[in-house]
Amino acid sequence: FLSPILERISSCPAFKNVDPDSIVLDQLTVNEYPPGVGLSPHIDTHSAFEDIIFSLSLAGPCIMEFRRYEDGDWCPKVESPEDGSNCIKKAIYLPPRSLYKEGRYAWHHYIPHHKIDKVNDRIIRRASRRVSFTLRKVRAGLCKCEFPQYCDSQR
Ligand SMILES: O=C(O)CCC(=O)C(=O)O
Ligand SMILES: [Fe+2]
Repeated sequence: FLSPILERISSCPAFKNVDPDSIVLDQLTVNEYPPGVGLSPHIDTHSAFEDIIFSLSLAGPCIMEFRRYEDGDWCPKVESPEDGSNCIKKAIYLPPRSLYKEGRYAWHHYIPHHKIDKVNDRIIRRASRRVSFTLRKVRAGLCKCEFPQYCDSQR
């Protein structure tokens, strides 16, 4: 099941000039989200995995939200992005059968616990469960990224 997905990733035009050894993905996490169930905010642990992460969404759609804080810490109470709040907020719609690549070293990400998402004027119903396959590369040494405020290897 995974071989064609891994082949598709490595033949992606974005990797044309990239050393193939640097994109060997050797770890898989499978998550199942029943309708309305989300994912709590987190930054993936830097010391455990390399920055490169791919996630394949299957079954139902969802919206994943991202927040970037300058000082690194999650702050549950956030004003709207328009009023000069303390973080940058982004949201990405993940339709079924979509694959996203994300460098997550500086971004908290989460899936709100909703059954209905509103995107601009569209209503998106999470009618079915979502299953995600997240592919990563296990890190061999300490993380030396440029984001010490988010990095468990450097804090
Ligand atoms: O379900 C997803 O696409 C993301 C899962 C995730 O963020 C994680 O396993 O760290
Ligand atoms: Fe994550």
